[in-house]
Amino acid sequence: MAVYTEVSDAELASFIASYGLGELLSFKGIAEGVENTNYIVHTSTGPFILTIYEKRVEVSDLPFYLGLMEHLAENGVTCPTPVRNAEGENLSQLSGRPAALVTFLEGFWVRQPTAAHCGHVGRALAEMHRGGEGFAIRRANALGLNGWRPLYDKFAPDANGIVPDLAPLIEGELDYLEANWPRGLPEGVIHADLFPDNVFFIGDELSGLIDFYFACNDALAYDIAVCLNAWCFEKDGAFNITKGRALLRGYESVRPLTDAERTAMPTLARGAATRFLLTRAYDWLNTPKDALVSPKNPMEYVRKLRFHQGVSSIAEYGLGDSAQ
Ligand SMILES: Nc1ncnc2c1ncn2[C@@H]1O[C@H](COP(=O)(O)OP(=O)(O)OP(=O)(O)O)[C@@H](O)[C@H]1O
Ligand SMILES: N[C@@H](CCO)C(=O)O
Repeated sequence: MAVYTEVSDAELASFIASYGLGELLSFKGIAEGVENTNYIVHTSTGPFILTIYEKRVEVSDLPFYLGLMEHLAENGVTCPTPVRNAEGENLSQLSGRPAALVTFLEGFWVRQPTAAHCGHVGRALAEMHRGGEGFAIRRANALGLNGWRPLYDKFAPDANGIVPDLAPLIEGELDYLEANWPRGLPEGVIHADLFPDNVFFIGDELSGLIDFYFACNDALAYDIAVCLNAWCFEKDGAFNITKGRALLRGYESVRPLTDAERTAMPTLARGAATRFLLTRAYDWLNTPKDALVSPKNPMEYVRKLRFHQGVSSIAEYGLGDSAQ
Protein backbone atom coordinates (compact mmCIF):
# COMPACT_ATOMS: atom_id res chain seq x y z
CA MET A 1 0.00 0.00 0.00
CA ALA A 2 1.61 3.22 -1.13
CA VAL A 3 0.80 5.57 1.70
CA TYR A 4 4.24 6.69 2.78
CA THR A 5 3.12 9.77 4.71
CA GLU A 6 0.36 9.28 7.29
CA VAL A 7 -1.69 12.40 7.92
CA SER A 8 -3.66 13.07 11.12
CA ASP A 9 -7.35 13.98 10.98
CA ALA A 10 -6.62 17.45 12.38
CA GLU A 11 -3.83 18.18 9.88
CA LEU A 12 -6.00 17.11 6.98
CA ALA A 13 -9.01 19.08 8.17
CA SER A 14 -7.01 22.31 8.41
CA PHE A 15 -5.33 21.64 5.04
CA ILE A 16 -8.68 21.11 3.31
CA ALA A 17 -10.20 24.15 5.03
CA SER A 18 -7.61 26.34 3.23
CA TYR A 19 -9.23 25.40 -0.12
CA GLY A 20 -12.75 26.54 0.70
CA LEU A 21 -14.26 23.33 -0.69
CA GLY A 22 -16.86 22.88 2.01
CA GLU A 23 -16.85 20.44 4.87
CA LEU A 24 -14.43 17.49 5.04
CA LEU A 25 -16.60 14.35 4.97
CA SER A 26 -14.04 11.53 4.72
CA PHE A 27 -10.58 10.58 3.48
CA LYS A 28 -8.79 7.34 2.76
CA GLY A 29 -5.31 6.31 1.56
CA ILE A 30 -5.10 4.82 -1.95
CA ALA A 31 -3.17 1.56 -2.27
CA GLU A 32 -2.26 1.89 -5.97
CA GLY A 33 0.74 3.85 -7.21
CA VAL A 34 4.36 3.57 -6.22
CA GLU A 35 5.83 7.06 -6.35
CA ASN A 36 3.71 9.30 -4.10
CA THR A 37 1.17 9.15 -1.29
CA ASN A 38 -2.39 9.60 -2.54
CA TYR A 39 -5.56 10.08 -0.52
CA ILE A 40 -9.10 10.27 -1.80
CA VAL A 41 -10.80 13.13 0.02
CA HIS A 42 -14.56 13.70 0.05
CA THR A 43 -15.82 17.16 0.87
CA SER A 44 -19.37 18.52 0.71
CA THR A 45 -18.50 19.89 -2.77
CA GLY A 46 -17.25 16.58 -4.17
CA PRO A 47 -14.33 14.13 -4.31
CA PHE A 48 -10.68 15.21 -4.73
CA ILE A 49 -7.26 13.55 -4.81
CA LEU A 50 -4.67 14.74 -2.34
CA THR A 51 -1.11 13.92 -3.42
CA ILE A 52 1.80 14.20 -1.02
CA TYR A 53 5.01 14.22 -3.04
CA GLU A 54 7.59 11.73 -1.85
CA LYS A 55 11.34 11.65 -2.28
CA ARG A 56 11.54 10.62 -5.95
CA VAL A 57 9.81 13.75 -7.16
CA GLU A 58 12.07 16.80 -7.47
CA VAL A 59 10.33 19.69 -5.72
CA SER A 60 11.69 22.09 -8.35
CA ASP A 61 9.73 20.12 -11.01
CA LEU A 62 6.35 20.51 -9.28
CA PRO A 63 5.46 23.87 -10.93
CA PHE A 64 5.98 22.14 -14.29
CA TYR A 65 3.72 19.17 -13.47
CA LEU A 66 0.96 21.18 -11.83
CA GLY A 67 1.13 23.98 -14.40
CA LEU A 68 1.00 21.39 -17.19
CA MET A 69 -2.17 19.77 -15.81
CA GLU A 70 -3.80 23.20 -15.65
CA HIS A 71 -2.65 24.04 -19.19
CA LEU A 72 -3.87 20.70 -20.59
CA ALA A 73 -7.24 20.99 -18.86
CA GLU A 74 -7.66 24.52 -20.29
CA ASN A 75 -6.91 23.06 -23.73
CA GLY A 76 -9.53 20.33 -23.62
CA VAL A 77 -7.50 17.39 -22.30
CA THR A 78 -9.35 15.51 -19.56
CA CYS A 79 -6.90 15.16 -16.70
CA PRO A 80 -6.75 16.02 -13.00
CA THR A 81 -6.83 19.79 -12.50
CA PRO A 82 -4.96 21.27 -9.53
CA VAL A 83 -7.18 23.21 -7.14
CA ARG A 84 -5.90 26.58 -5.89
CA ASN A 85 -6.13 27.40 -2.18
CA ALA A 86 -7.22 30.69 -0.58
CA GLU A 87 -3.77 32.16 -1.36
CA GLY A 88 -4.16 31.21 -5.01
CA GLU A 89 -1.44 28.52 -4.74
CA ASN A 90 -1.72 25.10 -6.41
CA LEU A 91 1.21 23.75 -4.36
CA SER A 92 1.15 23.62 -0.58
CA GLN A 93 2.67 21.69 2.36
CA LEU A 94 1.27 18.87 4.47
CA SER A 95 3.11 16.89 7.16
CA GLY A 96 6.30 18.66 6.14
CA ARG A 97 6.11 17.55 2.52
CA PRO A 98 4.94 19.29 -0.66
CA ALA A 99 1.29 18.50 -1.38
CA ALA A 100 -1.41 19.36 -3.92
CA LEU A 101 -5.12 18.79 -4.28
CA VAL A 102 -6.42 17.83 -7.74
CA THR A 103 -9.86 17.10 -9.14
CA PHE A 104 -11.05 13.49 -9.05
CA LEU A 105 -11.34 11.70 -12.37
CA GLU A 106 -14.06 9.06 -12.73
CA GLY A 107 -13.23 5.78 -14.44
CA PHE A 108 -10.84 2.90 -13.95
CA TRP A 109 -7.90 1.46 -15.79
CA VAL A 110 -8.24 -1.60 -18.00
CA ARG A 111 -6.27 -4.71 -17.08
CA GLN A 112 -6.66 -6.32 -20.50
CA PRO A 113 -6.67 -3.62 -23.16
CA THR A 114 -8.31 -4.41 -26.50
CA ALA A 115 -7.45 -2.91 -29.89
CA ALA A 116 -10.34 -0.48 -29.36
CA HIS A 117 -8.74 0.74 -26.11
CA CYS A 118 -5.43 1.15 -27.93
CA GLY A 119 -7.13 3.28 -30.58
CA HIS A 120 -8.57 5.57 -27.91
CA VAL A 121 -5.19 5.85 -26.21
CA GLY A 122 -3.46 6.75 -29.47
CA ARG A 123 -5.96 9.49 -30.10
CA ALA A 124 -5.75 10.81 -26.51
CA LEU A 125 -1.95 10.84 -26.70
CA ALA A 126 -2.01 12.99 -29.84
CA GLU A 127 -4.62 15.27 -28.24
CA MET A 128 -2.32 15.63 -25.24
CA HIS A 129 0.59 16.50 -27.56
CA ARG A 130 -1.56 19.16 -29.24
CA GLY A 131 -2.88 20.35 -25.85
CA GLY A 132 0.66 20.80 -24.53
CA GLU A 133 1.51 23.32 -27.26
CA GLY A 134 2.14 26.78 -25.85
CA PHE A 135 2.94 25.56 -22.32
CA ALA A 136 5.55 28.04 -21.09
CA ILE A 137 7.61 25.95 -18.65
CA ARG A 138 10.17 23.45 -19.96
CA ARG A 139 11.47 20.31 -18.35
CA ALA A 140 14.24 18.17 -19.88
CA ASN A 141 13.67 14.41 -19.91
CA ALA A 142 15.74 13.20 -16.95
CA LEU A 143 15.10 9.62 -18.14
CA GLY A 144 15.97 10.32 -21.79
CA LEU A 145 19.06 9.21 -23.74
CA ASN A 146 21.50 11.19 -21.55
CA GLY A 147 20.07 9.73 -18.36
CA TRP A 148 20.25 6.06 -19.32
CA ARG A 149 23.98 5.33 -18.95
CA PRO A 150 24.33 7.12 -15.58
CA LEU A 151 21.35 5.12 -14.32
CA TYR A 152 22.85 1.87 -15.60
CA ASP A 153 26.21 2.70 -13.96
CA LYS A 154 24.45 2.70 -10.58
CA PHE A 155 23.68 -1.02 -10.79
CA ALA A 156 26.00 -2.33 -13.54
CA PRO A 157 28.06 -4.67 -11.28
CA ASP A 158 24.84 -6.39 -10.14
CA ALA A 159 23.00 -6.50 -13.49
CA ASN A 160 23.85 -10.14 -14.30
CA GLY A 161 22.38 -11.13 -10.93
CA ILE A 162 18.93 -10.32 -12.34
CA VAL A 163 19.42 -12.50 -15.38
CA PRO A 164 22.64 -13.85 -16.94
CA ASP A 165 23.94 -11.65 -19.78
CA LEU A 166 21.84 -8.63 -18.83
CA ALA A 167 25.01 -6.47 -18.59
CA PRO A 168 26.18 -7.12 -22.17
CA LEU A 169 22.62 -6.69 -23.44
CA ILE A 170 22.28 -3.26 -21.83
CA GLU A 171 25.82 -2.13 -22.62
CA GLY A 172 25.49 -3.10 -26.30
CA GLU A 173 22.12 -1.40 -26.48
CA LEU A 174 23.37 1.83 -24.89
CA ASP A 175 26.23 1.91 -27.43
CA TYR A 176 23.71 1.42 -30.24
CA LEU A 177 21.28 4.05 -28.96
CA GLU A 178 24.00 6.65 -28.36
CA ALA A 179 25.25 6.16 -31.94
CA ASN A 180 21.84 6.01 -33.63
CA TRP A 181 19.41 8.10 -31.60
CA PRO A 182 17.25 10.14 -34.00
CA ARG A 183 17.77 13.90 -33.89
CA GLY A 184 15.55 16.72 -35.08
CA LEU A 185 12.18 14.95 -34.68
CA PRO A 186 9.16 17.14 -33.78
CA GLU A 187 9.29 17.86 -30.05
CA GLY A 188 6.79 18.99 -27.44
CA VAL A 189 5.42 18.05 -24.05
CA ILE A 190 5.22 14.27 -23.67
CA HIS A 191 3.57 12.19 -20.93
CA ALA A 192 6.47 9.68 -20.94
CA ASP A 193 4.66 7.06 -18.79
CA LEU A 194 1.27 6.51 -20.44
CA PHE A 195 0.82 2.92 -19.28
CA PRO A 196 -2.62 1.31 -18.89
CA ASP A 197 -2.72 2.23 -15.16
CA ASN A 198 -2.53 5.90 -16.12
CA VAL A 199 -5.49 5.91 -18.51
CA PHE A 200 -9.06 5.74 -17.21
CA PHE A 201 -12.05 4.37 -19.09
CA ILE A 202 -15.77 4.33 -18.39
CA GLY A 203 -17.13 1.43 -20.39
CA ASP A 204 -15.30 1.61 -23.70
CA GLU A 205 -14.88 5.39 -23.58
CA LEU A 206 -11.64 6.96 -22.42
CA SER A 207 -12.43 9.24 -19.48
CA GLY A 208 -9.03 10.81 -18.83
CA LEU A 209 -5.27 10.61 -18.31
CA ILE A 210 -3.48 10.76 -14.94
CA ASP A 211 0.03 10.75 -13.45
CA PHE A 212 1.97 13.45 -15.28
CA TYR A 213 4.97 13.08 -12.96
CA PHE A 214 7.35 11.93 -15.71
CA ALA A 215 6.09 14.50 -18.26
CA CYS A 216 8.81 16.51 -19.96
CA ASN A 217 9.88 18.01 -23.31
CA ASP A 218 11.12 15.42 -25.78
CA ALA A 219 10.40 13.88 -29.20
CA LEU A 220 6.65 13.37 -29.55
CA ALA A 221 7.14 10.05 -31.36
CA TYR A 222 9.10 8.71 -28.37
CA ASP A 223 5.82 8.91 -26.40
CA ILE A 224 4.18 6.71 -29.05
CA ALA A 225 7.02 4.21 -28.69
CA VAL A 226 6.42 4.11 -24.90
CA CYS A 227 2.75 3.36 -25.58
CA LEU A 228 3.44 0.68 -28.22
CA ASN A 229 5.51 -1.13 -25.58
CA ALA A 230 3.03 -0.63 -22.76
CA TRP A 231 -0.22 -1.37 -24.64
CA CYS A 232 0.48 -3.60 -27.65
CA PHE A 233 2.28 -6.67 -26.28
CA GLU A 234 0.47 -9.75 -25.02
CA LYS A 235 1.23 -11.50 -21.73
CA ASP A 236 3.17 -14.19 -23.66
CA GLY A 237 5.50 -11.48 -25.02
CA ALA A 238 4.05 -11.37 -28.56
CA PHE A 239 3.61 -7.99 -30.26
CA ASN A 240 -0.04 -7.55 -31.28
CA ILE A 241 -0.07 -5.92 -34.71
CA THR A 242 -3.81 -5.19 -34.55
CA LYS A 243 -3.35 -3.20 -31.33
CA GLY A 244 -0.29 -1.43 -32.72
CA ARG A 245 -2.17 -0.42 -35.86
CA ALA A 246 -5.14 0.78 -33.80
CA LEU A 247 -2.88 2.86 -31.57
CA LEU A 248 -1.11 4.50 -34.52
CA ARG A 249 -4.34 5.04 -36.42
CA GLY A 250 -5.88 6.71 -33.36
CA TYR A 251 -2.82 8.92 -32.98
CA GLU A 252 -2.71 9.87 -36.65
CA SER A 253 -6.40 10.76 -36.69
CA VAL A 254 -5.25 13.84 -34.75
CA ARG A 255 -1.58 14.27 -35.67
CA PRO A 256 -0.14 12.45 -38.71
CA LEU A 257 3.45 11.26 -38.29
CA THR A 258 6.26 12.65 -40.42
CA ASP A 259 8.38 10.31 -42.56
CA ALA A 260 11.30 10.89 -40.17
CA GLU A 261 9.18 9.80 -37.21
CA ARG A 262 8.10 6.63 -39.02
CA THR A 263 11.70 5.80 -39.94
CA ALA A 264 12.80 6.39 -36.35
CA MET A 265 10.12 4.22 -34.71
CA PRO A 266 12.17 0.99 -34.25
CA THR A 267 15.03 2.95 -32.60
CA LEU A 268 12.57 4.92 -30.46
CA ALA A 269 10.93 1.65 -29.40
CA ARG A 270 14.34 0.24 -28.43
CA GLY A 271 15.03 3.39 -26.42
CA ALA A 272 11.64 3.24 -24.72
CA ALA A 273 12.17 -0.44 -23.84
CA THR A 274 15.64 0.35 -22.49
CA ARG A 275 14.30 3.21 -20.34
CA PHE A 276 11.78 0.97 -18.54
CA LEU A 277 14.20 -1.96 -18.39
CA LEU A 278 16.72 0.31 -16.63
CA THR A 279 14.32 1.79 -14.06
CA ARG A 280 12.78 -1.61 -13.35
CA ALA A 281 16.20 -3.29 -13.02
CA TYR A 282 17.38 -0.53 -10.67
CA ASP A 283 14.22 -0.85 -8.55
CA TRP A 284 14.47 -4.67 -8.59
CA LEU A 285 17.91 -4.47 -7.01
CA ASN A 286 17.23 -1.55 -4.66
CA THR A 287 13.72 -2.05 -3.29
CA PRO A 288 13.88 -3.31 0.32
CA LYS A 289 12.20 -6.69 0.90
CA ASP A 290 9.73 -5.12 3.36
CA ALA A 291 8.80 -2.20 1.04
CA LEU A 292 5.16 -1.18 0.66
CA VAL A 293 5.15 -1.98 -3.05
CA SER A 294 6.75 -4.78 -5.05
CA PRO A 295 9.07 -3.73 -7.87
CA LYS A 296 7.91 -4.38 -11.44
CA ASN A 297 9.55 -7.19 -13.35
CA PRO A 298 12.42 -6.03 -15.59
CA MET A 299 12.28 -9.26 -17.63
CA GLU A 300 9.16 -8.07 -19.44
CA TYR A 301 11.27 -5.25 -20.88
CA VAL A 302 14.25 -7.51 -21.67
CA ARG A 303 11.89 -9.45 -23.95
CA LYS A 304 10.48 -6.29 -25.54
CA LEU A 305 13.95 -4.90 -26.15
CA ARG A 306 15.10 -8.15 -27.79
CA PHE A 307 12.00 -8.09 -29.99
CA HIS A 308 12.69 -4.53 -31.20
CA GLN A 309 16.34 -5.35 -31.84
CA GLY A 310 15.11 -7.71 -34.57
CA VAL A 311 13.06 -5.02 -36.34
CA SER A 312 14.55 -2.46 -38.70
CA SER A 313 11.55 -0.60 -40.11
CA ILE A 314 8.02 0.36 -39.10
CA ALA A 315 6.73 -1.84 -41.94
CA GLU A 316 8.40 -4.86 -40.31
CA TYR A 317 6.11 -4.42 -37.30
CA GLY A 318 3.19 -4.58 -39.73
CA LEU A 319 2.51 -0.90 -39.04
CA GLY A 320 3.74 0.60 -42.29
CA ASP A 321 0.37 1.79 -43.56
CA SER A 322 -1.40 2.61 -40.28
CA ALA A 323 -2.82 5.91 -41.52
CA GLN A 324 -4.64 4.36 -44.48
N1 LIG B 1 -7.20 12.55 -10.28
C1 LIG B 1 -7.47 11.29 -9.94
N2 LIG B 1 -8.74 10.85 -9.98
C2 LIG B 1 -9.05 9.59 -9.59
N3 LIG B 1 -8.15 8.71 -9.12
C3 LIG B 1 -6.86 9.09 -9.06
C4 LIG B 1 -6.45 10.38 -9.48
N4 LIG B 1 -5.13 10.49 -9.29
C5 LIG B 1 -4.72 9.30 -8.78
N5 LIG B 1 -5.76 8.45 -8.64
C6 LIG B 1 -5.71 7.10 -8.07
O1 LIG B 1 -4.49 6.94 -7.38
C7 LIG B 1 -3.73 5.87 -7.96
C8 LIG B 1 -2.26 6.24 -7.95
O2 LIG B 1 -2.06 7.44 -8.70
P1 LIG B 1 -0.74 7.70 -9.53
O3 LIG B 1 -0.61 6.68 -10.61
O4 LIG B 1 -0.73 9.13 -9.92
O5 LIG B 1 0.32 7.44 -8.38
P2 LIG B 1 1.86 7.37 -8.35
O6 LIG B 1 2.23 7.15 -6.93
O7 LIG B 1 2.44 8.53 -9.06
O8 LIG B 1 2.14 6.00 -9.08
P3 LIG B 1 2.85 5.46 -10.38
O9 LIG B 1 3.86 6.46 -10.81
O10 LIG B 1 3.37 4.20 -9.91
O11 LIG B 1 1.77 5.20 -11.41
C9 LIG B 1 -4.32 5.66 -9.34
O12 LIG B 1 -4.21 4.35 -9.80
C10 LIG B 1 -5.78 6.03 -9.11
O13 LIG B 1 -6.45 4.92 -8.55
N1 LIG C 1 5.09 2.65 -15.64
C1 LIG C 1 6.31 2.29 -14.95
C2 LIG C 1 6.24 2.43 -13.46
C3 LIG C 1 5.87 3.76 -12.86
O1 LIG C 1 6.10 4.86 -13.55
C4 LIG C 1 6.67 0.83 -15.28
O2 LIG C 1 5.76 0.08 -15.65
O3 LIG C 1 7.82 0.46 -15.14
